[in-house]
Amino acid sequence: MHIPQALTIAGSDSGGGAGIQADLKTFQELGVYGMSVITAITAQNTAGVQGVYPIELEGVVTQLHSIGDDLQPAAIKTGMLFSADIIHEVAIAVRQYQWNTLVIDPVMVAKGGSVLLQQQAIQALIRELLPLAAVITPNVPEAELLTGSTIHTLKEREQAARQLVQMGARAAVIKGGHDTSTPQAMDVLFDGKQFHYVEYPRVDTPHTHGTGCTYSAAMTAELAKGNGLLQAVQTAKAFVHAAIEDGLGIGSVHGPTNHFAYRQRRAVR
Ligand SMILES: Nc1ncnc2c1ncn2[C@@H]1O[C@H](COP(=O)(O)OP(=O)(O)O)[C@@H](O)[C@H]1O
Ligand SMILES: Cc1ncc(COP(=O)(O)O)c(N)n1
Repeated sequence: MHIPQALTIAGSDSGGGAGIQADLKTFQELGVYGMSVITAITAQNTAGVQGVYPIELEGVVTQLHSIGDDLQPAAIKTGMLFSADIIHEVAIAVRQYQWNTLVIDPVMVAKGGSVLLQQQAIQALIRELLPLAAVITPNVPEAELLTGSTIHTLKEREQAARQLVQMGARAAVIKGGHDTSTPQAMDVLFDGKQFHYVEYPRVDTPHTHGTGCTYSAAMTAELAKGNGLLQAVQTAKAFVHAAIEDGLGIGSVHGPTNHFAYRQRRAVR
């Protein structure tokens, strides 16, 4: 039996809603064997981030080699990378092991405002990792930092997606979760040739902890199965929308999404 395999390189979220935990749950739900390289431990819950503890560089490098020397992930995603040094080592491993199907979720700041990527690491992300990306999935504030442009309109989002491809990514998805001015949560995909618009109605909920991680992990899982990018983005959007809509009501503040929802809905159909 062939089981598609995927790797996440990201931070641990003790609360289980974002980071490595969200990624592995999403891989599993979509029928993909998940592996992880942990870059940092966060002490985190639905109220916020109480602490960030980066893994020492040698520990990250050894994990990368443990995977690359033995296992063959068909798709890889990055989430919280924290420092320029970690980004540098990840870029070396991606090239060494020819991890060509790379999804970059350029995680910078947690929803509560805690820093998950050091300021000086943004340039390393742009210079070293972005040119290796099959797709990069920033939200609007992240896209603004990466491109140096302000983004308000749809035209500006399209321009930012095009710019990220000019900067070396093979494709870019600019997410619309932060734009509460429209009733639709619309994401813009530029695949290097064309724009595609993937949208679902915005859900009025405070429980969106880990949406970006879950979305990019679902995309990675679908790419690991051999699906094309547009199909992977469409399935990921359906997965994250179900996860937001059927929120679990766990914790006291910004709860996690429901990683079971997509599979449970398909089972009852
Ligand atoms: N309230 C919401 N209702 C429906 N979809 C949402 C909502 N918030 C975010 N999304 C969707 O979830 C995915 C993750 O986006 P976003 O929350 O913007 O990422 P991030 O966690 O990086 O800020 C996107 O597809 C976005 O459109
Ligand atoms: C370890 C870790 N990684 C990523 C996020 C971003 O989460 P969100 O998807 O809610 O922006 C997080 N809060 N913690």
